[in-house]
Amino acid sequence: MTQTARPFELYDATLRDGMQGEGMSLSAEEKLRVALKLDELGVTLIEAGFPASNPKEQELFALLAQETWTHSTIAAFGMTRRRDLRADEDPSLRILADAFCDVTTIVGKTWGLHLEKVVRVDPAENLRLIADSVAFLVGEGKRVIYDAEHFFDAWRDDREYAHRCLRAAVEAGADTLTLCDTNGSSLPMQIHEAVSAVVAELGEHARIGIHAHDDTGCGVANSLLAVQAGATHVQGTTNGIGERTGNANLTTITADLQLKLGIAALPDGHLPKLTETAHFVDELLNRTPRPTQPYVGRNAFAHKGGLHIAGIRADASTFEHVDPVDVGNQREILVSELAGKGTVVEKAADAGLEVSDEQATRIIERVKELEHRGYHYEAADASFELLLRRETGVYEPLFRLESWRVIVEQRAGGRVETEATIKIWVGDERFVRTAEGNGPVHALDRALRDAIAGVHPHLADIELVNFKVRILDETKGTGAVTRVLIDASDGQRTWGTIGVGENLIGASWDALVESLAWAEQPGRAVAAPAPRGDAADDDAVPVAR
Ligand SMILES: CC(=O)SCCNC(=O)CCNC(=O)[C@H](O)C(C)(C)COP(=O)(O)OP(=O)(O)OC[C@H]1O[C@@H](n2cnc3c(N)ncnc32)[C@H](O)[C@@H]1OP(=O)(O)O
Ligand SMILES: CC(=O)C(=O)O
Repeated sequence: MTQTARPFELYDATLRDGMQGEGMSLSAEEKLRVALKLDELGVTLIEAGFPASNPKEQELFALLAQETWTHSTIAAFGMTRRRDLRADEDPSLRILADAFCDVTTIVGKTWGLHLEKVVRVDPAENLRLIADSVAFLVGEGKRVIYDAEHFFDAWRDDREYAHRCLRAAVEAGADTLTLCDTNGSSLPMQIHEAVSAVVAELGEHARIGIHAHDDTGCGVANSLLAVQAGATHVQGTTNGIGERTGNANLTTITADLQLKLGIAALPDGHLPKLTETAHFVDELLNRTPRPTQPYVGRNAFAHKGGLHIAGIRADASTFEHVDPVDVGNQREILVSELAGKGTVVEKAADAGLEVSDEQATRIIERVKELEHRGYHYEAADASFELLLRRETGVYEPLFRLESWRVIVEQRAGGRVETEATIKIWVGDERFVRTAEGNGPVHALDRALRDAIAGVHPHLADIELVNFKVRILDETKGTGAVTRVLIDASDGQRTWGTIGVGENLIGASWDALVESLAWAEQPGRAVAAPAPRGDAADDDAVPVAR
């Protein structure tokens, strides 16, 4: 069969090669959840693990065997037989043969350096290692994918021998030859040249695949060039996790194949599951999804420059290379000192508010002035909405402030006590409340909520989930301006507010009041997007409340 006649295969190696990345670890149950999610996305093959490696992998294979797979086929991974064992005696090949899955992938050496230094066999013996191992698994009824480790180094070192390794695998019955850029050393043109040569020589007899790593930052490009050269099987990992700098990012490759090269890599209609799948894997690994990740990052369709936003409003394709909906992502308009009137109009519409041209001009001038003083609305959408409301006359304050006071007292024995007193008015009624807390913001929050709980019972459901402080001009020491960002949540939505001032507690109070006020504004049509905390993360200093 020719390469082009073969249906395209996406091979997700997150659960095996992805786990070789520093800090990556999942329990067997978590791996099962990832596999089920990848099946839902519709990747062709899922490399579930190396069952001969450890008991956890074996437990995983027992779990996988009990599931029904709709779109994906599970592959078990292993390596060629040990040099001093027959294939049918090699315990790790036996485990592969006995695994429930019909597909096995085995890795074998191709590069002289490895033969001499790692496996310590001569080139002829290595060919026997490859042939015996493939033939054994084929004899056990498996489809065998042969991963030619360090293929591109071998190709540069000794082309003839690299080809002989591949031929040994094909002649023994391997169905797919994956050319691996194991140490990620190759560049796109080198990949293209080598893959083209292999496709020309062996493409009639086996499917040709690519397995790239990202050590030169070319993992995705290398995979795409291999496809252009005739590969129809692409290996990679979700979000590009993996050994060293990671594997080729299969999330990006999938979208590139579908949207740029017109290759149906996923079942019809499944591409919009891409963002959700990528985030699911990150969350399970306890990683913050990378905001700048192509297609699925939360910044992938975020627009900040006023001129860009004006372009987007005129026609989204001016600044969006694909429709975010196609990959399950969404557009975001960021408010900042770089914005123009169009940004204000767009954000107001999101919040169900109307602004006139004159109001939009005034609002954007105000934003620029406030950002100059240290505000950062990109990270505080809820505060921006309140600014819009104030400027358009539809802001409803929760109360009128008479005063607040915080006392921090160091007690004998080392304990620091904080007590806050607030005096506020709601209509004609005056409330005076005092509360203790484990820090000034906590105490103020408790006193404020206690005062207005009767009028605003929903505030009881709101939690402050994140509190970040950044000193904006460190050279001024204690006289510096402080920026406080608070994220609040009612369990369904999360919103961000900001306070800026020379006094840390004053800035915190402003952000706190905005958190509560945003939640109680009437007639909000659309919930504000989650806060864009990433921008402030780098310098965030955790502060005990
Ligand atoms: C390119 C890749 O990503 S391949 C996959 C890499 N992944 C992993 O290594 C994760 C799982 N690995 C493991 O659990 C272990 O390394 C095991 C179980 C596979 C092997 O463990 P050990 O037997 O203790 O060996 P070790 O890890 O030190 O590897 C070196 C041995 O493997 C042999 N070996 C390495 N590659 C191959 C191969 N492709 N075929 C046959 N033997 C091989 C070497 O000859 C050496 O054997 P020796 O100790 O008899 O000289
Ligand atoms: C097989 C594999 O993971 C590699 O060669 O990188």
